[in-house]
Amino acid sequence: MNIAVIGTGYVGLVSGVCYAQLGNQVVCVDKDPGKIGILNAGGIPIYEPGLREMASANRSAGRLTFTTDLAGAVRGSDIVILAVGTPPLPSGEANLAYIDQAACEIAEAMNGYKIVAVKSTVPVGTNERIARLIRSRTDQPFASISLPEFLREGSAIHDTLHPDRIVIGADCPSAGDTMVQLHRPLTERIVVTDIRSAEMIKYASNAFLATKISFINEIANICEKVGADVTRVAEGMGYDQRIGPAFLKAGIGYGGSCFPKDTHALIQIAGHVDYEFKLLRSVVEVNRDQRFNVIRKLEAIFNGELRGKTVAVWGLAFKPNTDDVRESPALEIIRHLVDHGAKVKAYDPVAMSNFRGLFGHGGGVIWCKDALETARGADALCLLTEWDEFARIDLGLLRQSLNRPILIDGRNVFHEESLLGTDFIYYSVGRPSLNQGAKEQMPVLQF
Ligand SMILES: NC(=O)c1ccc[n+]([C@@H]2O[C@H](COP(=O)([O-])OP(=O)(O)OC[C@H]3O[C@@H](n4cnc5c(N)ncnc54)[C@H](O)[C@@H]3O)[C@@H](O)[C@H]2O)c1
Ligand SMILES: O=c1ccn([C@@H]2O[C@H](COP(=O)(O)OP(=O)(O)O[C@H]3O[C@H](CO)[C@@H](O)[C@H](O)[C@H]3O)[C@@H](O)[C@H]2O)c(=O)[nH]1
Repeated sequence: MNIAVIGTGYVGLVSGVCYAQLGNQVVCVDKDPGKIGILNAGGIPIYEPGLREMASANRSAGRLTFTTDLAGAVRGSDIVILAVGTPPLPSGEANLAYIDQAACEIAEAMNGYKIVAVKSTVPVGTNERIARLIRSRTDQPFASISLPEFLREGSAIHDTLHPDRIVIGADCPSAGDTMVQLHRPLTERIVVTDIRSAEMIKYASNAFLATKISFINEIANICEKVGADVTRVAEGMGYDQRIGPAFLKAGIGYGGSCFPKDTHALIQIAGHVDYEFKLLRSVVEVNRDQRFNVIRKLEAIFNGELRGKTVAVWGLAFKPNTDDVRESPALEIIRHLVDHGAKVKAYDPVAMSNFRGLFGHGGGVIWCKDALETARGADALCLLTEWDEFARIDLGLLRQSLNRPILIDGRNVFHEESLLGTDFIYYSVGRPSLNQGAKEQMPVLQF
């Protein structure tokens, strides 16, 4: 099939490359000439393992091209897939300006029947709105499809080529059938439904996953106080098939371009129909607070005084294997430390420049080149993203680098056993401390 993908962010680029990998003829469009320039020069503007190689193979095979010419791409395609951003407005609602603009441009370029499929995450009713917009600008026939995307950053290619399910929202059965054919090579599990339900499936899925994370984080917070181990609790819960083991990793809370945005948007969607989504409000509130446990632990260690302390931070991306720092908990943690007079040394294997761009002022932060350099001379080390590189660190060298052996592991990367026999004072999330120093700082309830 001939496919135009509009928007080459994470979703557009990964799905464009994967549709080409399936043998389709794909043109990826972006209005940003810088991005298209990088792509046409064989580069990839995001960090995603395996994407460069797969893009390059498909370009060489003549199945994949990149352009800023939206009109030309639309004219040469049967299926147009919208994958532009829907970032949050200050109110929490999704900003649909990019969607609207792209829809108008598509309408003006149309030269015959097209399937217009929306992969961007959009509030219920948006596909109908897009259809009205297109209809108001062209007499050309088209069918609307809601095609929500469920890929995760860092494992985006695997998620796209081996999806748990494909969801297709269609009002027109023949367009629905075409989309089923397109995705059949990926999975048998294809849910074909009406457009509004498809739009809702996306928000409900993200909200549910976010709920699992906030739930386990609250359990972890209680575990810390009663001396239980949240990793064993999650394991014990996860074997129950009704619960499942996924998304029960306690930590510093979820970040990224999706969960924070989509939970807020769903609260707004409910609000518009006079429904207060109380559970989801609490999920968001728990998540906003969870990151501050790192600060609370530091404050307990330093008797409330962060001023003048040197704090090393490992990990700035919102999760490993991505350079995405949108809504990364590290942003607020580092801002708090700097604002309270701490000197911060920060490092991430791939997200440094994105983080610096978003963080803005560099005052109070020393940007380091590797993990050990970051730890050198620090009074405490906070691990905020679970990159493999940190898990594999030589603990002897780390100890030598630190001024004080205080390790706050926000992602439960280390095992207490590997630290026994060292003088590390180790704090993790929701796991009992075995070392005396940490036990004294964070006493658990005695029964
Ligand atoms: N990032 C993810 O992991 C993920 C996963 C599933 C769903 N989603 C959803 O997919 C959508 C896209 O997310 P993203 O992270 O890829 O977005 P992004 O903001 O990283 O990229 C969007 C791209 O669209 C381009 N664009 C905007 N208007 C355009 C136009 N009129 N013509 C051509 N290009 C245009 C922008 O220049 C940008 O490169 C969002 O709705 C998001 O919620 C994202
Ligand atoms: O047990 C867990 C799992 C995840 N996280 C955190 O949750 C956030 C999101 O992680 P993940 O879901 O792996 O990454 P995303 O790339 O944001 O993917 C989510 O958001 C996408 C955009 O909507 C969806 O397509 C995906 O299905 C959905 O998993 C990250 O900060 C993780 O650190 C935890 O704290 N504990």
